[in-house]
Amino acid sequence: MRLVLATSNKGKLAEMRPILAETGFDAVPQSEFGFADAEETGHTFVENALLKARNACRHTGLPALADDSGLIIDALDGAPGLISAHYAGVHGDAAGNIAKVLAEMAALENPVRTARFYSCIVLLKHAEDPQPIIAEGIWHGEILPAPQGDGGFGYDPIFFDPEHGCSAAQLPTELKSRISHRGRALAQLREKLATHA
Ligand SMILES: O=c1nc[nH]c2c1ncn2[C@H]1C[C@H](O)[C@@H](COP(=O)(O)OP(=O)(O)OP(=O)(O)O)O1
Ligand SMILES: [Mg+2]
Repeated sequence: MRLVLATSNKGKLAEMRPILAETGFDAVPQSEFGFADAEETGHTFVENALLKARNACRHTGLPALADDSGLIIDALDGAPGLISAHYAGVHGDAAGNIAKVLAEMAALENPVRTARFYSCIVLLKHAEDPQPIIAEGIWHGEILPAPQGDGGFGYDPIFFDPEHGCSAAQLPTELKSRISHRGRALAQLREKLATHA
């Protein structure tokens, strides 16, 4: 099935396209259609994922899949959370976002370092689809005191994966997408599709 991958994030595209291809989807990045990104005005990840997918359906007439995700840090009461993409003010400023998180963690005395990435993925068959398929995934880890590695995107250099003993930015893309929040959400989506049909 041909669908629009409703994201402007190149890191997400690189992670999701191969997995979607395995699942039998010809996922075309929304940049190939040239419409504007949806405004992410939702109060929850699922609302924002729906807004992004619906925007893509409206502009293309095709089914669309969107991810809305973020980093949730326990010591910061869940920040950066929903505003992970522009925590430091500028959308997609990974270095600025990381610097802000590290400064806030450094201001705390002996903070717990636990955190998690969360991903909500929505698949809409068309803009008015009343029955979206919704999947989610969580990746538990810890916030490092300083960045490590230069792979991945976003907060990957400060997210430590206890299972592999390195940062998300030090994992090969293929491994990251197998264990990540987004990889898990995509696996759940695949299961739901298999039982839905
Ligand atoms: O695996 C990840 N590794 C590192 N950082 C991550 C990851 N997953 C989400 N994040 C952070 C950065 C991203 O910018 C934000 C999501 O914000 P979010 O609005 O869903 O994505 P976005 O604005 O970058 O692209 P788009 O909305 O076009 O899909 O959370
Ligand atoms: Mg966004």
